[in-house]
Amino acid sequence: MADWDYDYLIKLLALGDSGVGKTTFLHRYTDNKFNRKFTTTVGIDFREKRVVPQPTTAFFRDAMGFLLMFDLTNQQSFLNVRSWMSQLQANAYCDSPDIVLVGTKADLRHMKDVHSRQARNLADRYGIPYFETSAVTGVDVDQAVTTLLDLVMKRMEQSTYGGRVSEPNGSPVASNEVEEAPVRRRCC
Ligand SMILES: Nc1nc2c(ncn2[C@@H]2O[C@H](COP(=O)(O)OP(=O)(O)OP(=O)(O)O)[C@@H](O)[C@H]2O)c(=O)[nH]1
Repeated sequence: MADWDYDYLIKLLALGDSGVGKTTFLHRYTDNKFNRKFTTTVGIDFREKRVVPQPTTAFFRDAMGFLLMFDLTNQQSFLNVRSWMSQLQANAYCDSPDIVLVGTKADLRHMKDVHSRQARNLADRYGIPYFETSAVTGVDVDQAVTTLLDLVMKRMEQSTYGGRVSEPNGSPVASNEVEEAPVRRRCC
């Protein structure tokens, strides 16, 4: 990525319960692949990292957009979205950060445990977009990320960032992985 020519480097943070499919989702987005083996290995790696106490507000501070994720086959992971949202709001770069709510594993229809309406209602209450995605089929993975990138870029273009992000105001929290999405824009 170092020799890429880009105008913006946008850092996104995927957060949500363990096992909702964050790594797999990001892998699908970046490489357009569903890679079960790679995902399992990384998942273990990240779980190991989490038991080591370390300040993690940097993840929130540096992220410019958030993919707030839950597993459509796991009601508890959906209920926990509220708590992830509180942590995010307490630690993000500003009071109303750019967020997209993402339901994962939409391919597992027979195991669906969260009603689409439930999730849409929650997203409406937060005033954020909602997507039901699958890393297996790829459905709406790109759309979810693109929507978030558009929100972040609009904010940047309105100079809300003023060239830098503000400092966080909360305490350290557990986080997941940060993904960097380079955005190429040619000058006119
Ligand atoms: N059927 C199906 N399985 C998925 C999908 N996304 C992820 N999985 C599976 O769900 C499991 C967990 O996925 P991960 O990407 O490791 O989840 P994670 O949120 O990164 O987990 P942690 O690293 O523990 O935080 C893996 O077995 C994946 O293969 C999906 O869209 N459909």
